Amino acid sequence: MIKVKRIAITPGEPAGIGPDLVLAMAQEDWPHELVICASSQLMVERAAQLGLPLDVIEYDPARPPQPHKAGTLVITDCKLKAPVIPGELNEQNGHYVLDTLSRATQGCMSGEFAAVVTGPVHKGIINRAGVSFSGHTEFFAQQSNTAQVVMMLATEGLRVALVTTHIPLAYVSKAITAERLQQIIRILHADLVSKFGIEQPKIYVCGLNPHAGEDGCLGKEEIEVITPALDQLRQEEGMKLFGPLPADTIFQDKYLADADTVLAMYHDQGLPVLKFKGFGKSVNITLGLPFIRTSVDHGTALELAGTGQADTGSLWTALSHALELVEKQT
Ligand SMILES: NC(=O)c1ccc[n+]([C@@H]2O[C@H](COP(=O)([O-])OP(=O)(O)OC[C@H]3O[C@@H](n4cnc5c(N)ncnc54)[C@H](O)[C@@H]3O)[C@@H](O)[C@H]2O)c1
Ligand SMILES: N[C@H](C(=O)O)[C@H](O)COP(=O)(O)O
Repeated sequence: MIKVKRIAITPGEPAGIGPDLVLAMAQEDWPHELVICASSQLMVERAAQLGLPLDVIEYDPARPPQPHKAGTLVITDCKLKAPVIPGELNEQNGHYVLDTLSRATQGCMSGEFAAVVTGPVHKGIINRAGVSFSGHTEFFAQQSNTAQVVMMLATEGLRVALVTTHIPLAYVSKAITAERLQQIIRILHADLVSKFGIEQPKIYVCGLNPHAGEDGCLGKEEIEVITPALDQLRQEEGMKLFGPLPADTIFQDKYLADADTVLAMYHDQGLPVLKFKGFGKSVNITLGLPFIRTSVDHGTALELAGTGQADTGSLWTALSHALELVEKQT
């Protein structure tokens, strides 16, 4: 018999597909309690719009956790700031989205929740609401006082982790310091061992420049920063690191058959490949946090909100993956 835990779920942007996907997940049984950090009113309205049955249960932390029962939704209510029209962003609800994330973080930090699974947020509308916000990854790191975390996306047969996340391309080169690279690799290595059970992880590292700099003719970051940082980790910490290899040819079977993960230098170097392989069936995992956090691989898809046409594959993958990690921990 497994011990039933509580898993927080944040549906994300209220005008997007997040609420729809959470409601779809709620239509099946799950072995742990799903606690939705969201507006009850929003979830009831969206369920009616989608024609999905829904029995809302007000979250009571004093009640022992129960496995999730199909057709129900345990909700810890977060109040909307303005009415929601599916597909129409409203900056008045920017703070509502952050309230849901803060509620989940607080519960994860206190041990009330064993993990958090996040639906998609709209970064732009939160900024328009007056809060500087670049993504969940950075938000959870900051809220939990974690100096460095790692974004990793995974799909069947491929994991891709990133050295830099949501920053303009113009800042990437400067952000790739030996110190940052080594911190990222240490977190990645440690979590591949502890969370994924890989004894001696093999990490294949992309170069930054075309052809990994072509001996310095096409950029010097590989010679001056990346190679020395990798050499030091190989020599002093015995890590199995390969590269820096040219990013345009690293994603081939010859390397991927051996790699436990590919480490890309920036968001759009690694994620297009991962999403080409597994969009809709991938999970986004934040490594290095003091709690388990998984997420979908897609955004708010505003045009699909309230239509019932959004694909549930990635939220299902994210939730299943969080449950696996939670069960491994116990
Ligand atoms: N996890 C997250 O919070 C997350 C992830 C990625 C993007 N975003 C944010 O989402 C917003 C919109 O971003 P975007 O337009 O680049 O990406 P998007 O993923 O919302 O949409 C890209 C395309 O994929 C389709 N799509 C996305 N999810 C789908 C699903 N579940 N089922 C069927 N089709 C789906 C959309 O219809 C669209 O054609 C941005 O603010 C972005 O920052 C959030
Ligand atoms: N980089 C993610 C992706 O492309 O799927 C996405 O923007 C979400 O990131 P956060 O989990 O940090 O919000």
